[in-house]
Amino acid sequence: MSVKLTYFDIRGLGEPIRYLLKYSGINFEDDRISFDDWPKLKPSMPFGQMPLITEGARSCHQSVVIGRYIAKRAKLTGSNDWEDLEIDAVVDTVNDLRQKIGAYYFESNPEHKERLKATLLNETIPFYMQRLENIAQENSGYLAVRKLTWADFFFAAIIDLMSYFSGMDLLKDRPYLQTIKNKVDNLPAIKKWIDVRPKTDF
Ligand SMILES: N[C@@H](CCC(=O)N[C@@H](CS)C(=O)NCC(=O)O)C(=O)O
Repeated sequence: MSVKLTYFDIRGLGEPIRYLLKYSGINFEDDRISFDDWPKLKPSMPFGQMPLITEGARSCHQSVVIGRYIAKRAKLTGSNDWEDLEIDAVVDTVNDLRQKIGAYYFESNPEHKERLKATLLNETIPFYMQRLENIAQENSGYLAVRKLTWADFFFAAIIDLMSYFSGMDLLKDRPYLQTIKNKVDNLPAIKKWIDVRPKTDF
């Protein structure tokens, strides 16, 4: 069955799904929409946003659930419901931080943005990143259940966007998280993808 991932021509929320599709060996069309074409397409999206996955005649939105769906096929989920809960909790936590960083990056009021920046850099980022680093250490170099799961893929694919939006290298002095990023990015299918994927800022 044909598979298509529709998203902007950026890594962003599409990249964790692209990583998982590549790792799974699922052939897919990497359908990239330009920002100029987006206003025309937006009304046709289920909730006016992307990414969207299309399989044959069916489509579905929401990046995290799409990632989980592909991860199940790639056997990158847990061995039981509790393990899945732990994996999902890490993914949602990384995504919470991504949203907080995004709220800062997209803030248009300069004074409010300065205030958000101070909280983000001095409190929010250290709070989340140190806890994630501890989790990676406790899980022997993985983000959950002491083995490679889609939480590691999600993290490795989205951390660049979080660093770019925050203006900080979020992996600096976080060796366990850096190791996860390296481990995922050096898997043969992912390494190959990184070599050929369109070069974008985030
Ligand atoms: N919760 C959704 C959020 C999707 C989302 O925020 N998409 C953004 C791009 S990253 C978008 O489509 N923005 C264009 C718009 O809202 O018009 C998901 O994870 O898929």
